[in-house]
Amino acid sequence: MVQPRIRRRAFDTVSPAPAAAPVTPAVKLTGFVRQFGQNRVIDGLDLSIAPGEFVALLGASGSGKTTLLRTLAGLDPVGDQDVTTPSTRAVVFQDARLLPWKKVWRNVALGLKDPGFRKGAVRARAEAALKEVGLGHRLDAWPSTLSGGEAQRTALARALVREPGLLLLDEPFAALDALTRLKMHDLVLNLWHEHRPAVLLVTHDVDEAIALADRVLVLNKGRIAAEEKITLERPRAPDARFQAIRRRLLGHLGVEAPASHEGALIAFPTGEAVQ
Ligand SMILES: Nc1ncnc2c1ncn2[C@@H]1O[C@H](COP(=O)(O)OP(=O)(O)OP(=O)(O)O)[C@@H](O)[C@H]1O
Repeated sequence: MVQPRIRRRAFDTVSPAPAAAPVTPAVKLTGFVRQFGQNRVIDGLDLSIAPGEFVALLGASGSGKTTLLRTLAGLDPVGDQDVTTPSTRAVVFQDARLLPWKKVWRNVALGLKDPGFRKGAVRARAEAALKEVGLGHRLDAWPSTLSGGEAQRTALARALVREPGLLLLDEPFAALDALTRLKMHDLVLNLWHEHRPAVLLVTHDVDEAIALADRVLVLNKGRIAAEEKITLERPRAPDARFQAIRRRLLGHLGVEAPASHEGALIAFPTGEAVQ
């Protein structure tokens, strides 16, 4: 019997290491355009966000941050352009947007997609989400009795109860006082660790972006003009490495660092010093 001849190509003799499986992005836009009349706000933007990645978006006022966020939330038409996002998305805006005539738990229940749940099950899920944001004791409160921070916590619970693959945060802490904002940062990071959605946080606050995100993007003229990967371990102290990233991002935004930061002599742990 004639044995079949096995022909080997030269490169078959050395097996290549198996390539790591490519991660399918949670969010993908390629050459995305959004135009209002003659105003081309988003102009050929490329964006990819990995599942579970926390991305912050900075940009001057009017640079198109909210327009981009609304696109990813599915709130704006995209025509025949390809916009890849997870099927379940949730948005938290600067104002909590609670319905004043519904109790807190019912506001949270609005986030649930499936209206077919029995009332008891809906309340139980709303309660679990409210407990996660530290409001397990305010289920039956009216929104008008909540503080600003509590209202935003409720809005976060309403978003989380959906178990979103993508959480979109449009300056959610901007209206809060500094101390409440810091507490909200901790809360958001804890919730992100627990649920691991991809996050896109729109903010004007460079420090907030560096404190929270895996990657900070700068939007300018309708495109991603710069990006910084933040590999600092969390929780992030405003140390020399933080300040260096801050200076670079402010530079990308065309802003000079304020004197209080710029003037300080910052020592690296190695003893190296930067002005
Ligand atoms: N529905 C709309 N119709 C017409 N123009 C719009 C509409 N929405 C946004 N724009 C315009 O698009 C541009 C970008 O607006 P957008 O709100 O996305 O900016 P932004 O970066 O979020 O600004 P800010 O930081 O001030 O919130 C602005 O010039 C705005 O006037």
